Amino acid sequence: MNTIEKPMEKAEILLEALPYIRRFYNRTVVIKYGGHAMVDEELKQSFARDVLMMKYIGINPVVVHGGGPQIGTFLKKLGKDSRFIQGMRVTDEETMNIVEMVLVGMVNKEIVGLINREGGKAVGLSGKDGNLISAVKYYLSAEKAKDTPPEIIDIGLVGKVKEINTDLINSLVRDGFIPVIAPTGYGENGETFNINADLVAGAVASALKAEKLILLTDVAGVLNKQGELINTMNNEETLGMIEDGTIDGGMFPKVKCCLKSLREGVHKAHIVDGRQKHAILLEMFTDKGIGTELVI
Ligand SMILES: Nc1ncnc2c1ncn2[C@@H]1O[C@H](COP(=O)(O)OP(=O)(O)O)[C@@H](O)[C@H]1O
Ligand SMILES: CC(=O)N[C@@H](CCC(=O)OP(=O)(O)O)C(=O)O
Repeated sequence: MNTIEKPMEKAEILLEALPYIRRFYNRTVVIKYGGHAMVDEELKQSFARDVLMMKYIGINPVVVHGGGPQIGTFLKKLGKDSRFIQGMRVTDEETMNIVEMVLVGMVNKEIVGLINREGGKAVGLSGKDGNLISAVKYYLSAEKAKDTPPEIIDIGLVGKVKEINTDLINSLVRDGFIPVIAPTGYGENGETFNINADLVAGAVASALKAEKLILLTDVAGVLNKQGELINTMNNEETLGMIEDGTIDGGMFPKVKCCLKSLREGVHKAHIVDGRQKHAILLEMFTDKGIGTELVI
């Protein structure tokens, strides 16, 4: 090891971050923390530190979390299978109770605890708290034969976001808190809806006119046909990859909600490997980044 170079390298790394720190100062960054990146203790701690680091340098992080695998494990213990259609969990009333218990009672409180143990002031919220997320029932549609109307599929108590109460988030942020949001919503007839966490993160980012939306997932980012990581992609390129089937499965709702939030005023969206320690810092504060950046 060269003893002169090492401290210089450290200084250069810090300096590389400076333009980004300046650009993002006092801006909002919405981070979706997915269920797959939550299984490893070290990863959880590195996530909490990244969020806190952002807060301390003057960025306003807002966390939206998933918990699909955790819900699946709990359902299994109770002898219930998970069933997904087009990436959405089929949610009957009994499943909804378990979804709420796992997301709001367990996963949310765990993330709040992790951030607070690192010295932050995280506040956990479900979509019902302070009327944060109003939702309406989400019906899926499936194309049938040509020239016939698409089939409408009822998947139970699954919702899509109608409105986000940004006043509540903004007042928490103003007072130095880090909002940690569980993806459930309330309906106008008192129902509780299960909402895909990517969709909630996209809606929160749009409503807050966030600087960035960062989706942490369990792959390196968006991959091309050859399986190579794409660093940056624009609207047309993304739509082309959906059209030719390169993007499908769980990546499809992710890129769709990224494009929607970009159209609605979010500056940049990122899909990043949540299995990589300090993924958020590496994506935000280095020139190269580590995942896929989407722009329009
Ligand atoms: N072009 C693509 N690039 C990367 N992943 C893709 C692509 N097309 C489909 N996928 C799938 O999308 C998955 C990510 O979505 P998902 O499993 O729902 O993530 P999460 O649980 O983190 O929300 C990947 O594991 C991969 O199987
Ligand atoms: C409707 C629907 O599918 N809701 C999701 C909510 C959690 C989620 O989205 O978690 P991940 O981001 O970890 O997958 C579910 O029940 O699994």
